[in-house]
Amino acid sequence: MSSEASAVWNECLRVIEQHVNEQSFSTWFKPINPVKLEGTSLTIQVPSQFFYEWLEDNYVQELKIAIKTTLGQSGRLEYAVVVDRGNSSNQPYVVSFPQGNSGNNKKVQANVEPDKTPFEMKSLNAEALTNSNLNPTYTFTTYIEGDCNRLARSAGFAVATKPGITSFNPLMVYGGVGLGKTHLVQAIGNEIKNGPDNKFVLYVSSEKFVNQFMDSIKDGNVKSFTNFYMQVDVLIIDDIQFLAGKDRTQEMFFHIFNHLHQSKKQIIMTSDCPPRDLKGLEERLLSRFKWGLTADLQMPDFETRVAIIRRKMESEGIVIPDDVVEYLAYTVDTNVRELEGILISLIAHASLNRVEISLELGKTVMKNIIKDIETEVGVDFIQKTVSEYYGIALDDLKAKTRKKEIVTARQVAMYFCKEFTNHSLKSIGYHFGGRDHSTVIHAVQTVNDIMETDTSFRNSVLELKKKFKMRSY
Ligand SMILES: Nc1ncnc2c1ncn2[C@@H]1O[C@H](COP(=O)(O)OP(=O)(O)OP(=O)(O)O)[C@@H](O)[C@H]1O
Repeated sequence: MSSEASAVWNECLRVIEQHVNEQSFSTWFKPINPVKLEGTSLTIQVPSQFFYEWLEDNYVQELKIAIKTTLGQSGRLEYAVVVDRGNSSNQPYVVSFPQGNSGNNKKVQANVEPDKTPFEMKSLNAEALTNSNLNPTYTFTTYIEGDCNRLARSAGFAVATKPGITSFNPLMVYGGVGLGKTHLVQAIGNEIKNGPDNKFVLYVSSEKFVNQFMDSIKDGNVKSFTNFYMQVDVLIIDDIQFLAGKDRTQEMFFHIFNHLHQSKKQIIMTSDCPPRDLKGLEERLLSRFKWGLTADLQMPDFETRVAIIRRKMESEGIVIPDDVVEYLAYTVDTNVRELEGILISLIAHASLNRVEISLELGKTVMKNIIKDIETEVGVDFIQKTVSEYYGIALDDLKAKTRKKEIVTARQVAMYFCKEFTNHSLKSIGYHFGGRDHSTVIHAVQTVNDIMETDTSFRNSVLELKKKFKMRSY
């Protein structure tokens, strides 16, 4: 970083500070690094593509004023974006591109790192980056590990280390929408591709595979289609359920599969359900899918969701208060894509409205996004949460059952109703199968007593308490 560039940028910051609020200033301007000054052209480095787009969409005027005030009318600004390749062994590299509206319109290629190939923003898509169709940001480093994905991830890692020669061939990863199947299988692909053996890794969606096959029939070059696929060392085929009912493509895939498998080439597949539930796929294909390893992905638990959010923030170069991160992780328990989407909406909302990212804002954004979200802790919510937590039926919680584990769960639920709702003791008792207020007093007392002597019980109550607290902010 040149000292001239620093001095100019510091001056710009002084101007910008007068035009934006404190939170926006620290979120969007502090992370910027001045890189170089050439004449009246200042190059600044921003942490991510997203960050760049945000500045251009929301702070063009502020940047323009700052640069013209500091460098005069001919002053111009260029950006360099650090592309996060998600792999600690690869240094981030810098892509430069001309500014949008914040300076004048003359196109200039900033040459921040001459040894790296600069490319235009528009070409930042997976296909343009690599012949393997792999997205370089999908790596093991960026893939957060948790109980939800441990088996699949470690099998994937084993495959990446010895493609084709472990017993995990084929490797089939399945799971619901947006749970990280594509990310994981591409991480395997990237690991192999960046390894020493110069393997030909190919990622293809099943949809694309079908279309390519159809085109090859139309164009009379099925042979070259087949030959091409038979040459790969590692074939990653996403969303295999898409082949259902497409008999000719399945037939072709069957031959390619056999050839690759016999040649000890690695095959990796994803699907939205386990092989046994794949309808419309030929039996002989399904039986081959079972030769290797089938591993599922589940929805990440709370801690893993927090780690995923933090990782995403890091890659976007954005800081969000801890309570907001926890709130998001608690409330969004559908899938990871949705979690990421809500995070981005939150950042967008804060930026567009020039307000701080706070818990209050988080709740507003969530309310708009998820219609049926329950933001208050009521008796129903407590009963549902406690019964799920202890794995007992909701009806039992409200019934007269005297089984010990049910009694304890019921007492815990009453304890929380007393703590988090405005219901009277009588009303709480009423919601638990018409018990009277003394039963509720006894429940609260019992929970307090057991918590003092039984650590694991205490921990479970505290864990539940955290859930309710997040909702009742
Ligand atoms: N364990 C994880 N760590 C980090 N990011 C994750 C993780 N799991 C999912 N993601 C992120 O969530 C988003 C959705 O993941 P991905 O596209 O891989 O899901 P998918 O299961 O392939 O979805 P679909 O069913 O729609 O094909 C991606 O941005 C991905 O990076």
